[in-house]
Formats: sequence, structure tokens, C-alpha cells
Amino acid sequence: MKIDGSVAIVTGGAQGVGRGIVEALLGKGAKVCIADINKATSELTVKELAETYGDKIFCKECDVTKDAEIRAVFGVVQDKFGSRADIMVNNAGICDEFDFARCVAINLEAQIRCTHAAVESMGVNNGGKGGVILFTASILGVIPFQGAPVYCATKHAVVGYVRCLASCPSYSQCGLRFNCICPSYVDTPLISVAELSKNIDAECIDAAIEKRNSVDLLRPSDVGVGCIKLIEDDTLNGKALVVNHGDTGRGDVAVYSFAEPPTDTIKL
Ligand SMILES: NC(=O)c1ccc[n+]([C@@H]2O[C@H](COP(=O)([O-])OP(=O)(O)OC[C@H]3O[C@@H](n4cnc5c(N)ncnc54)[C@H](O)[C@@H]3O)[C@@H](O)[C@H]2O)c1
Ligand SMILES: CCCCC/C=C\C=C\[C@H](O)C/C=C\C/C=C\CCCC(=O)O
Repeated sequence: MKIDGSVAIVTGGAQGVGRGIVEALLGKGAKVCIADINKATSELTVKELAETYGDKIFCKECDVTKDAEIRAVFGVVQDKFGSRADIMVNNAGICDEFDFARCVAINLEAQIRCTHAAVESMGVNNGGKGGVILFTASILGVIPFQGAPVYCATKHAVVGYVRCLASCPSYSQCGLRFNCICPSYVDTPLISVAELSKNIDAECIDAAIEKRNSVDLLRPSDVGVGCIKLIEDDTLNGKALVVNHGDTGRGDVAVYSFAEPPTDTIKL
């Protein structure tokens, strides 16, 4: 699909990976709404980006765990840009093994809530134009990591959800595609503040910390490049695109054992 002139919503777009995706979309000519729970950071980001992109960027405070707030975003976007959304990026996420219910609520349940609202607004059966619904999963959606089993489970679930929706003919008939991006370590606060499980395997956590400290972290803009590919290429549906440095450091990458491999790898 052509991004220039399109309308996009990015949840969790105030900072980190989401901001990288927002900037990639703006750079391709999209008009973008940041839907984020953090009003102050959202407004600061909009202020910075508006210097280049003017009124093509705005924000709407939104807690993605609340249906009414999600639906309000779609309404405000239509009012502001005079057109329904063409691109929805379900990106907001946390890593908290202790408050695991919140981790599931944000990383999985909210992705489903946002998708229901997006399908309603974007589906051609409902007067929408069709488009692309993207998810920020993680490399931990396709490989295990003992330090964060709940986080890993939510990300595996997102990959499964995307594959199901993409293989459903009625969604294709509504003009909708579904893909997810699966980054390895990205340089954002999340990988510093992640609340990892301390009980499962300390050695694995130590190994992960060592790995994180030894690799060049991805930049949010690297993830943006992957998202643009997943949006622009109309043949991509139900894909889980791993973004890493070409080496996960493991020999047992589970995704390759899928019956129909859904994953492509791009080397940066
Ligand atoms: N950083 C990494 O290494 C990495 C790797 C792979 C995937 N991811 C995924 O990328 C996504 C973004 O993570 P990040 O690294 O940019 O983290 P981050 O903490 O820098 O940013 C997360 C953003 O989501 C927002 N957010 C949190 N809860 C929300 C809610 N309930 N409603 C609306 N917005 C909410 C925050 O305000 C923040 O702006 C997450 O889904 C994460 O799992 C991150
Ligand atoms: C020591 C810090 C680890 C923080 C991990 C917590 C959250 C991770 C979020 C991202 O979605 C994934 C980022 C990196 C993947 C982490 C470990 C897997 C290691 C796989 C490998 O060997 O490359």
C-alpha cells in the first residue's frame, strides 16, 4: 500500500520503538496520531516532530486497556484528518513478570481490543478503506527467554493472533492485512526497567544481560524500516518479521519449525 497521504495510529508512540515507527511513517508522508497513556511525553514528542511535519502529527491520551479510550482515538483521528485510519500499529507494551496480569492486559488483551476497534473503523464492510494492522511483537514472540516467561507468552500469543487473523478470508475481503514486527534488543527504557523473573533461571538472566551489554542495540528507526516494509508490500500478510543483527545467538530458533514459515529475517 502507498503510505504517502495515509492516516496512521500508533499506540505507545510517545517514545522508544513506537516513536521510531511514528517517525518512519511521517517520513513516508503519512499523517499520524500517537495514542499513548503518557500525555506529557506524547505532547513533547509531538512538539518536536511538528517542527518538521506540522499538523501531520498529533496525540490523543489513551490507555489501551480501556475500550472507550481506544474508540475515542478513532473518532478524533477522523475529525482531525478528515479521513479514517488506513494503518493501525499496536505497539504499546511493558515487560513486568511480577504484575503479570497487567503485562497480559497491555501486551495481549489490549492488542485484541485495539484490533476490534481498528477492524470496525478500517474494514471496507463498515465503510472504511481497508489497510494494514501491525503489531510490535518481539523476537521473544518466536524464541523462548527464561527471564520473562509471561512477557514471552504474550508475544507468542500476538504472533499466533496475527497468523489467525491473516488467514481468515473475511478479513482479506474487508481489505485488511495483519503483520507483526519482532525486534531483538532495541535501545529503549524497556530493556533497562524490565521486571524479570528472578526465580526461574538466574544463569539465563545473567547470559541475557551479558548479551544485551555486548551487542549493538537496535535503534527504534531500525524497527521503523521493518514496519514500512510490512505496510508497503501488499503480498505480506500474517508475517512475523524478525529485526536483528542477523544473529540471534541461538541454534534453536523456534519460528523456523512452523509448518509454513511466517518469518523473514532482515540484516541491518
Ligand atoms: N525495547 C526492546 O528491546 C523491544 C524489543 C522488542 C519488542 N519491543 C516491544 O516494543 C514495544 C514498545 O516498547 P519500547 O521498548 O518502546 O518501550 P518504552 O517503555 O520505551 O515505550 C512504551 C510506550 O508505551 C506506552 N504505554 C505503556 N502502557 C500503555 C497503555 N496502557 N496505554 C497506552 N500506552 C501505553 C508508554 O507510555 C510508552 O510511551 C512493546 O510492545 C515492546 O514489547 C521492545
Ligand atoms: C537483560 C535484559 C533483558 C531484557 C529482556 C526483557 C524484555 C525484552 C524485550 C524485547 O522484546 C526483546 C529484547 C531482547 C531479547 C532478549 C533476550 C533474548 C536473547 C536472545 C538472543 O540470544 O539473542
